[in-house]
Order: sequence, then structure tokens, then C-alpha cells
Amino acid sequence: MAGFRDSDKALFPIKNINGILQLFRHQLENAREPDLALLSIVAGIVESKLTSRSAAALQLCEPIEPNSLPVLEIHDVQVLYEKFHSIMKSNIDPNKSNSPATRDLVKRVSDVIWNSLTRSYYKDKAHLQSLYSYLTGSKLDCFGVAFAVVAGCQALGYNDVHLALSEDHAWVVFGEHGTETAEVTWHGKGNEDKRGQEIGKGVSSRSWLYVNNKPVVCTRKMEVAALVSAINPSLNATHDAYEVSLLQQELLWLLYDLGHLKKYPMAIGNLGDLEEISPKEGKVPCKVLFEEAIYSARNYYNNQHVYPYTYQGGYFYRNKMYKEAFESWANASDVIRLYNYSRDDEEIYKEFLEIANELIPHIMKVESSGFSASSILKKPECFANLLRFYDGICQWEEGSATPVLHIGWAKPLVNTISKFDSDVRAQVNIICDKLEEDKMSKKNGTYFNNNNYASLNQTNLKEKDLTNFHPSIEALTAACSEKILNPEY
Ligand SMILES: CC1(C)CN=C(N2CCN(c3ncnc4sc(CC(F)F)cc34)CC2)S1
Repeated sequence: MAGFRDSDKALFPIKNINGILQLFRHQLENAREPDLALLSIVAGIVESKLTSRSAAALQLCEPIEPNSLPVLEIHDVQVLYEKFHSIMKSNIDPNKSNSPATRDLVKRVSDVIWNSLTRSYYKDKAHLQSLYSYLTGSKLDCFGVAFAVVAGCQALGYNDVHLALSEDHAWVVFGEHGTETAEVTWHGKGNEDKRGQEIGKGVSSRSWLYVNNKPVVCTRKMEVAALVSAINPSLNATHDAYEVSLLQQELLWLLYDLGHLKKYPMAIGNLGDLEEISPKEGKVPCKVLFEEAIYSARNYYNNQHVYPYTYQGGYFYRNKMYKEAFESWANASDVIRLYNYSRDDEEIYKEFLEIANELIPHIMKVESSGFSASSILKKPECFANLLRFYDGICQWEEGSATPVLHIGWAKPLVNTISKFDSDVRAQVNIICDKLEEDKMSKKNGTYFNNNNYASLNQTNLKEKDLTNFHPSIEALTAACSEKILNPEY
């Protein structure tokens, strides 16, 4: 059993970030499993005190000395900790027989959380992810409900209930072999919640939202990584509370050094984003962290996750490494191409839309103003990666009930492709032999992640060679060459 131990209590009152670190380290390094309720309440109190309006006002008038926190008294924590335990135990009998959870139990814990939430509130607001928010404001976001269910099950003595995470949803696994699954929270706007049901085997299982049944299935320590990843330092739309960011970064390094981020690509990516902003002495650089996140997704999740590539692509883009960004985004597109787009996939749709219609056009604009020989417009591998990027989105649409592309995509697409001269395009040799093409197809449902775009220093790209691309790419490329050949076209 977890629990608020005397050795934890000895660390209070906590006056600075180091004190929080000690509490998390103590919870993570001791034999018994870390207490999710305790750590979520502590993280939530600190986040709330440092990002609330009063905190912002305070910052403006008298900046408190660096790394200091408002003093965290044990009483503040204990009251909330006991409240959470009593909510759980007054509704559900603790697991005296130490048996695995049942679907009915999981559903009842989810109902206790669900029915105690405020009737209606803005679900996407910041700072609604922790048990502090639940216990003091009766508000939780989608992730927060799933986390609270797992923390509730732990409080009741069900240590087989664990958090399962996709890139935009969360649910639980449970049972003797940890193979039972259950929805415990809602997803998106206006969708009926499916709480209590097992994770879809139907069409929804082909949507990105369920990552082809390759979710991050957490251990208790990875659940601590999830609550740390969910710490939100934002003070307002434009500023972050420095101390909260620093605390999150230090806690992620603690978890990284203890090896608990190995199978958690998004947490590694979050650490990479924080490191890019303020690198910590003696640590692996953010560029390596983004590579490690990709390695983790390839190694443990059969390369079915998109975000590791968009973390890396975003890094390259911000650092004007545009050729590398195109490669990352093309790799992201190679992941999405084998999914069917469903209406639950809005988040990743928005991600690809921003890359295609904002980021790439911006790169084209700044690159076409200069005429340097090193310009990406002279590099066939850039053209090839852009085609791979667009082709992946086209293939994502193929076989999907919901269309992906619309006219808004075409203009930036044609604009981008037509920036490459025919002599550069001619150096791209696309080889998709029949067998390979079948492998890459969705029809047989398997996924061979070998790169079908052979070496680029071949000559003679004939229009007919493009026939292996999605028809719209072929049409657009033909249109481009038309345009380039006959400027008045
Ligand atoms: C490359 C990006 C656009 C940058 N941030 C990204 N994030 C993706 C989502 N983030 C996450 N970071 C750690 N764990 C999780 S679990 C989850 C799904 C939710 F429903 F539980 C989301 C998420 C953090 C931020 S992707």
C-alpha cells in the first residue's frame, strides 16, 4: 500500500523546489509504490499558488527570491489527502482481499469522480488536471478524470488498475493480467462518453486516437511521469510561471535519470521542449532527447505514434533547420498514412494542417527570398520529403469515412511544390515496386516501415514515375511542371 508515510511528513514544511524534489524522489525510490494522490495534490497546490491571479500580481510588485515557493505546510496536504480517501472509501469498499479489480469496480470509481464534478464548466481551461483541482474546485479535464480514477483505485487498494495513454486520450487497464481495458473519461466535444466500455475493437481502433492499440501502459512510476508532464506552468496566454517550469523540468530529469521515461515518448518530448528553452548543465541536449523519444516510439510502440516526429520537427523549425524539419514531418506523415481519419482525430488533423498550411509556406517564403546555392529549393531530398509528407496525408484520407483534404490544402501545396525547379525535381527518383506498394497499402493492415523513397541522386524523373503517388499528388505535380513549362498556365 502507498500512503502518507512519516518519512514523507518529515520533509514538511516545504519551502523550495528542492523540497518538492526530495518528496518525489523519496516516493519514487522507496520499495512501496508512489502515492499518486499525495503527489498530485502537492503538484497541484504548488502549481495553483504560483499561477493564480494573486501570484501574478505578487510577481509584478515584489519578485520573490528565485526557486522559492510559498511555504507548503503538511496540514494543507493532509486535509485534501484525507478528503480524497474519504470520498473513495465512503462510496466503495476498500480491497481487503487484495484481488484484481473488476469492470464494475472501475466503473463505480469513475462514477464517483464523474458525479462529483461541477455540472458545467469550461473543460479545456488550464490547471484542471490535478487532484488539487478536483478536491478544491470539483473540476477536472479529460486526462484529470482518468488520472483521478487510477489514484482512486490505488487509494482503495487495487494496484492492478493502471493508466493507458494515447496521444490524445486516456483510459485504464486492469485485471489479473492487466489486459482488460475500460473507458473512464470523455473525449473531445459533443461526443457521448463511453465510460465502462472496453477500448474499441471496431472502426475506432483504426483511428489515430487509439494509436492502433499501442498505447503507453503506465507503471505507477510512469503515472507519476504523467502527472508531472501534466503540470501546466502557464500564467496566462503569453507567460509561464518560471518556478513551475523549473520544477517540471527538474521532476522530469529525476524521472528520466531513474529510467521511468524510457517507454514514454511524449514525456521525453516535453523534457526536450523545456531543455530547448533553458538547457540544464551536464544533461543530454534537447536534440538528443527528441531522437530518444522517436527511438522509444519505434522500439516500444511499433512506430505508431506521430508526436515524437512533430516534437523533433518543431525543434528543427524553430532553429531554422528546414531540411531536417521536412524529414521529421515526412516521417510523421509515414505514421499517419496507415490510419483511417475519424472525427475523433481532430487534434492530429490540426497538427498536420498547421505544418502544411502555416509552417511549410513560411519556410518557402523565407527561403525563396534568398538565392543561396545552399537553399533548400536546390535540394532534391527536400522535394522528396515534401512529397512524402503530402502523400502520407493523402493516403491517410484513403479509405477513411471522413475526408481530410479540401481546397484550403491545395493552394499552399501547389505553391510549395512549384517552388522547386524542374532540374531539382528531376533528381528525385521514386521507386514503389508493386510488392512494396502492396506492403505499404492499408488493405492488408500490416505496416512495413521501410522507406520507399530510394536514393535521390538518380536522374530523369518522368511524370509517369509519379503514378505510384496518390492521384492528387500526381495531378498537382503535373500541374506544377505545366506551370513551370508554360508560365502563363
Ligand atoms: C509536438 C507537440 C505538439 C508538442 N506537445 C505535445 N503534447 C502532446 C500531449 N502531451 C502529453 N504529454 C504527456 N503525456 C500525455 S498523455 C496525453 C493524452 C491525454 F489525453 F492523456 C497527452 C500527453 C504533451 C504535449 S505534442
